[in-house]
Amino acid sequence: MRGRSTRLIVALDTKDTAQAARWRHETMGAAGAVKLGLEFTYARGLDAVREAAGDAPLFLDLKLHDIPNTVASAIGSLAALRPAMLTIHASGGRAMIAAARAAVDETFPAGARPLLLAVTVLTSMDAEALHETGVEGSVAEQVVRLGRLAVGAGADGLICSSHEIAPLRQALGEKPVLVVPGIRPAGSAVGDQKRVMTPAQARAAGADWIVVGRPITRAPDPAAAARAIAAELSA
Ligand SMILES: O=c1ccn([C@@H]2O[C@H](COP(=O)(O)O)[C@@H](O)[C@H]2O)c(=O)[nH]1
Repeated sequence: MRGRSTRLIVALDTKDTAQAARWRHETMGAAGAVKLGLEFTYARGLDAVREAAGDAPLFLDLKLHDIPNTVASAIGSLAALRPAMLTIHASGGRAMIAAARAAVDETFPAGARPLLLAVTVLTSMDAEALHETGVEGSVAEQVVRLGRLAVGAGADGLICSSHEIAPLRQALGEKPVLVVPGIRPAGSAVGDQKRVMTPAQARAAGADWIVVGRPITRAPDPAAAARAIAAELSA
């Protein structure tokens, strides 16, 4: 295990601003950041994102994927949200990632720049799903290929599953921030995720952050579920 701590991001996946704020209130402390993404943002809009996140560090997971000019312009519209992290898709290609990098640097003052994170292969995809998109080779090979491209074009870090942390570290070293969804505490429902590990396994693999949604937000007591995961990360 690397000498870095693994912190928890809670995914506030809901369309309801009050519910999102309640989950944030219940879980911050155990968690180091909250995630708001497509479900909430399409339902409530950008103004509500800041309201739901409150004072918590915001992982804004909009997974931008479009031509470079459009992605750069979209990032320019996010200044007021003061995100700590934001996401693009690595498969958008080098020019798109570089345009996103430039837009982050222009939009946000030094010291308040969000980490630019590139999604490699969604954690809901297994080898068969990846091959259906026309990609040959293993999931890990594709994650490393996209990871190299994204970091080379200016991304600060990557979204990957716990299974690809070791090959990514071997290829890219310790600097890129690795943010890892597809986390399932032992005994919890896997749902649509395919490449999963427990919080303790993700920590042992060397994740910088884990992203956990339904195992917390659908638990009878979200605060207790978040505390249990935080305890697993620091055990
Ligand atoms: O590859 C990815 C990229 C993003 N996510 C997001 O993480 C959370 C996971 O939620 P769970 O309920 O714990 O499955 C969700 O908001 C996704 O949009 C991901 O799962 N995989």
